[in-house]
Amino acid sequence: MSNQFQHYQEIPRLADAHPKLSHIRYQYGTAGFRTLGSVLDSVLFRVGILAGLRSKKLDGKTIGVMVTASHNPEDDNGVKLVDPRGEMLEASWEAHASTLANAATTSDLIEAIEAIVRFAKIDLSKPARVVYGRDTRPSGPALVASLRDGLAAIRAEPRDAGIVTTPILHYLVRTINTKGTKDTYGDDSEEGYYEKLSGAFKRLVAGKQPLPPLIVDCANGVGADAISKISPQLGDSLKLIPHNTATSTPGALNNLCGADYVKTLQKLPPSLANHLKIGQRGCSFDGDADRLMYFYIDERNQFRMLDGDKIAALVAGFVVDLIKTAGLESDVKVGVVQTAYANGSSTKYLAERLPVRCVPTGVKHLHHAAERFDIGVYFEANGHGTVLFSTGTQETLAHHEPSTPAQSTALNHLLNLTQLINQSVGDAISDMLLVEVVLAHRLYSGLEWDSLYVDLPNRLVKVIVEDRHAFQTEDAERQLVSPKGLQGKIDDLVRRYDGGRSFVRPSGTEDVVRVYAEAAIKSQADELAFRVAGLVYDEAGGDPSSRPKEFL
Ligand SMILES: CC(=O)N[C@H]1[C@@H](OP(=O)(O)O)O[C@H](CO)[C@@H](O)[C@@H]1O
Ligand SMILES: [Mg+2]
Repeated sequence: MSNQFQHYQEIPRLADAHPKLSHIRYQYGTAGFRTLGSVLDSVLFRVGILAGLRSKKLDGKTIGVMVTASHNPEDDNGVKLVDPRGEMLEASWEAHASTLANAATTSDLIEAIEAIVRFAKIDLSKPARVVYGRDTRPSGPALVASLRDGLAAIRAEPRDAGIVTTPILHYLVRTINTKGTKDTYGDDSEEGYYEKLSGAFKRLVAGKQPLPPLIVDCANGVGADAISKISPQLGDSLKLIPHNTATSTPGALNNLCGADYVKTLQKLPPSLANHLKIGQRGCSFDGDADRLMYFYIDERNQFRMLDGDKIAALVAGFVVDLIKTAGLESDVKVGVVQTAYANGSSTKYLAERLPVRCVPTGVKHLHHAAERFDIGVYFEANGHGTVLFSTGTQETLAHHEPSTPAQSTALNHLLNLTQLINQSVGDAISDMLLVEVVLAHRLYSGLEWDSLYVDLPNRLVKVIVEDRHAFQTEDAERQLVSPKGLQGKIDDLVRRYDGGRSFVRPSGTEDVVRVYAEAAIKSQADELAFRVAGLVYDEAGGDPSSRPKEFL
């Protein structure tokens, strides 16, 4: 090691204790590193080093590390870095993460570290601080131990947040870094988070008729823990009935429950079947509690899903009305950000009322686009999203002088919303409380909320292809530019379906190509999806003998 590394003599010994598995190539993708928990030991050690370097680069600001694989099966695990404002790791550092993770030997790793230090002009004498947390997966403790070795090797000061939801880890990063400044975001503790959210919630629903109890499917994950901690603070203002709280039952995590199950299968988790009564609201979190799906059972005993698009419509409408009532319509512009997966009906409903932007899949794209609005509402259809208030808007709200009692009330509600909403990342608990606030103000049950617009039937299909990178898109992933000619064939098909829309893109998190289709009736949406899937399969040179039989 070169001279400047004289204080980091432990790196080689500790790196030797966490050797890289030679046959695996790791990639820091949309969701950080994510794969089987059993092959992540070396990755966690190296992420510890990278987090330390990132903190040094940013003058000792605290960096976050979250160990989770979200809605994935229990055997998977993963790790993501969180930047100082509680946002996702800056894109240019994703490549550094992949480089470190793939260094074959200890000496390659040291060379890679030295290269990053040179390239990013990192002053190694700066301090490094890292806060880390994990979800409830059984592989978590060992992976955290490897992470701690990485932090020790780079001499970063560690802070253990324990078992927390992903959004709480983001909250901690932001509160630690803004402590004692004018941008202070709250108390830098888990209790501070629960107090901030429950306090804002209680102020927002004060004087409103309490809503009937809400069933919460915790996906047998860390959300169960969070619900048990926030419930007492909410008291009578909102009664929560937690289900799927078996965080230590092997194999239970995300199994037949949770937000991804509900969205993907458009079904009620079987474990709730005898609990959700007609008309009653329920919601599902994913394994790390950053996604939220709502649902209810209608009069005909049918399951009705209220997904991220419905949440966006509900919340955006409420915020727009408050801005108008507060007399701020000309000062504060509200906008919505979606991806191509947003239901066409939701886009139509929203676009008739306010500006709507479509961006590529992945929270970082939505988040950045939402930052461009004074108030940006973003949700992925799968239930990940939040509302961002720009700094200017927060100042406008703080200084606005209302001229009527109605204006004053609306202004107060807006100020409380800035406290209730997690502005660094999508947050199932914060979003759930936000939805409950709107329902209480609007006097809506699930049915009235659902009636804002009628979802177009849709279908999502995965196609396994030899090389998904051969599929390239433009126009926020709505058009294929490669393979050449395929988009034209898709367009020809789509034209034959009433209300038809379909697009094809490579997944950023799985080795598949995804096909989405919607149409005016369900059988047509399915047919369109399977026809396009067939086109994609054949175009990509799929073996005719193993062509899935549902593909048309
Ligand atoms: C259709 C779909 O739901 N895609 C998901 C999924 O991305 P893919 O790139 O489609 O694999 O995982 C992402 C990370 O969790 C999430 O942001 C996104 O919405
Ligand atoms: Mg998640």
